[in-house]
Amino acid sequence: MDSVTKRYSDGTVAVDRLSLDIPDRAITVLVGPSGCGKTTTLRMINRMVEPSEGSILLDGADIRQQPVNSLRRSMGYVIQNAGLFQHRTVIDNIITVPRLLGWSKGKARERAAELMERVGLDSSLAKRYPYQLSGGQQQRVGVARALAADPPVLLMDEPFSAVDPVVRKGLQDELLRIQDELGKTIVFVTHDIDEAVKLGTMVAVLRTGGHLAQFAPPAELLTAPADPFVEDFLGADRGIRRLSFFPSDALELETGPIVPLDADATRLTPRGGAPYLLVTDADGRPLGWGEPGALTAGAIDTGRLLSHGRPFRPGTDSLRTALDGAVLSPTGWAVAVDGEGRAVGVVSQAAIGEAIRTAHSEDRPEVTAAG
Ligand SMILES: Nc1ncnc2c1ncn2[C@@H]1O[C@H](COP(=O)(O)OP(=O)(O)OP(=O)(O)O)[C@@H](O)[C@H]1O
Repeated sequence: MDSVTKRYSDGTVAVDRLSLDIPDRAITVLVGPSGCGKTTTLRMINRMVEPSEGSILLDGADIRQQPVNSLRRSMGYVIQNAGLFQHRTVIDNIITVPRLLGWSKGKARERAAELMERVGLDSSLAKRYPYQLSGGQQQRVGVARALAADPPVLLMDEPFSAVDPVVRKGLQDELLRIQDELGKTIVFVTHDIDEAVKLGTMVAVLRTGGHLAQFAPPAELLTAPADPFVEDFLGADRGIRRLSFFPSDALELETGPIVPLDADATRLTPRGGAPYLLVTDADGRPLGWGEPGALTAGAIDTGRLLSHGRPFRPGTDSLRTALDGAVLSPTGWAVAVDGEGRAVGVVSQAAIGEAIRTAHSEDRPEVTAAG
């Protein structure tokens, strides 16, 4: 988008000289308060709204040079409440664009079945009408419909705003998974900064009047907000939320304090720096923490163990998850597990704090360079 302005006929300037370089095959999120011009920006990309000034280039060519119908067919469009055709079944909604493109009914239906599976919809729902679906299911149909003709670009306008937080998280995770597989160029509008930070490869924060306040990857946004507006919009806990972008695999884990349920007396002594021992079952899965002096050799009473809290997976989970595990643990130590849930080590709050300091100091030059 090159210096794009939209002035509506009543004089409202919805978007003001917006320039954005939207990366290919990544998710770019437009976020900002109500009325800041997010929807207007999105709709200019598929020419539902025409810019007053400036130009929008797709792969280097001005989108005004393409017939509007073919432009729109190259861009899937998903909106809040899914916007499904109420008088059409799920499957007929999904095959709308392929049929417009002249696909045979058989081929289009085959594609619809494949997409239903991809977006997590049971095939038994194919013949239902939208009113017979939950809000979350309707959104999934909306996503499947938008993907039906395999467009390179996907425009999504607050697609998950109308569903409850649990369903919303599921839809977000699903979108990230689908994006991993398909690698679309997605422009996603939301007013929810947490959603923006979770989904965006790049995040554009807009302020009222359609001005770009900052355009950056989420970690950079959290580290170095461009001005007080962005900082305020990011909200509280910025430092903690930023830890989500640091991996936990550099944490030094201790294995000494891990003991099996049938441990003999020689094992039931304090080990490493931990004042407690982590007791595991026969498969090595954590059962809880116990004080060395209070455990009976060969017959540990699991009913007397302290909760081990929520474990984290090094390499998969972030420092934020590890810290959360330590903060929630009554011993102040977090438990690391492998993919099968077996304990692979324990780490103290203090060691996690040290890792956070190291990560911050290693990160600092890059942040400074990025401005
Ligand atoms: N057709 C129109 N005519 C005049 N003004 C309009 C029109 N459409 C939108 N606007 C105005 O343009 C500004 C930006 O609107 P837009 O819908 O793009 O914002 P938004 O950031 O998507 O808002 P929300 O988060 O509330 O959906 C608002 O002030 C809005 O009132």
